[in-house]
Amino acid sequence: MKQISESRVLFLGAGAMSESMIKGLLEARLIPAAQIIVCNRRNTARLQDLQQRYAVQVIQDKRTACREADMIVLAVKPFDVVAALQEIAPYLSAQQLIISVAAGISTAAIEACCAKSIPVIRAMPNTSSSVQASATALCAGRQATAEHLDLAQDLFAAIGISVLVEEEQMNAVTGLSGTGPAYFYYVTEALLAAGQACGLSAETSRVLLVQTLYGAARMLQETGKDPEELRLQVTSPNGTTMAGIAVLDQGDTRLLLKRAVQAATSRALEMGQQIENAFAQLQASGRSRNVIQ
Ligand SMILES: NC(=O)C1=CN([C@@H]2O[C@H](COP(=O)(O)OP(=O)(O)OC[C@H]3O[C@@H](n4cnc5c(N)ncnc54)[C@H](O)[C@@H]3O)[C@@H](O)[C@H]2O)C=CC1
Ligand SMILES: O=C(O)[C@@H]1CCC=N1
Repeated sequence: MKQISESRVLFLGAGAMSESMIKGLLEARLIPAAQIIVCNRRNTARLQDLQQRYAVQVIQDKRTACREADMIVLAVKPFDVVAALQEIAPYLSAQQLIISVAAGISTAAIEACCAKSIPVIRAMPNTSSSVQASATALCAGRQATAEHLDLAQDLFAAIGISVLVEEEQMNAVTGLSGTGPAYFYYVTEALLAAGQACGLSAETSRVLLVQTLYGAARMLQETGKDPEELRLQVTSPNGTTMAGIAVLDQGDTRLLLKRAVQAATSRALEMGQQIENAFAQLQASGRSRNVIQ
């Protein structure tokens, strides 16, 4: 396969995740805009908007788009994966690489939908790709080689950090770091309201909170210390932090967060199973020739 900087990358699906990745890749200058192709289901206004803002190529004809691509980033909603893959399957070849970011969908399911032997990498980035700060986990399908994994890692390294995991762990990654930005935004929304309830303006609360979040992340990253140790450094005996954390403990916030990640992980598993069942029914009705193993 070509080096990543020479590859032509097709984004199938022009939604939030594709835009986050495209913006991050262009800002990282990993791939020139002319080598990025974007395809959508039917929203041409959205494609024009992406073309104007990022100077990427937009090609609505799937046959042409696929033939042009070395790598295909599958970024449609999980429930659109089967239809999207069946549409492009005739134009795919084993020389291409599919990188799927779809939550819950196994590499085996993608391979089966493609109806041919094709390398597949399953990835779970997050929307912080947009500012080159994604936390991405990757695993390889049966046809993907070490070279394919290296290519995918090169791609995701440009827009954040990436780690390799076993495929069995991908749903948990989805519940933790794929969904993760939303947990921090949720907490930030609540703290913003809290700052205002305590008499600060919305603007002052936002400036202070964003920097506090950024600073805490940098402390975790740069000191390598346990979060507990860093929390204890903030906590003076009988001081303000103790008073605040006591309220969080009374509400069993840790248990709620654990349940949130478990619910998101279970939902990823459930979506994957629903899609595999739907595909199996299609196959049984003779509308598909493949079997999910
Ligand atoms: N939004 C997020 O934070 C993350 C999303 N993901 C995954 O990324 C995928 C996309 O998610 P979003 O971008 O949030 O969804 P979205 O709904 O914003 O975008 C999906 C796009 O796919 C297009 N589409 C649907 N069927 C198509 C087809 N047959 N051919 C071409 N395009 C088609 C839709 O028109 C839409 O523009 C999902 O599978 C999701 O699980 C993964 C990590 C994080
Ligand atoms: O909410 C979702 O299903 C997607 C997958 C990970 C983050 N957002």
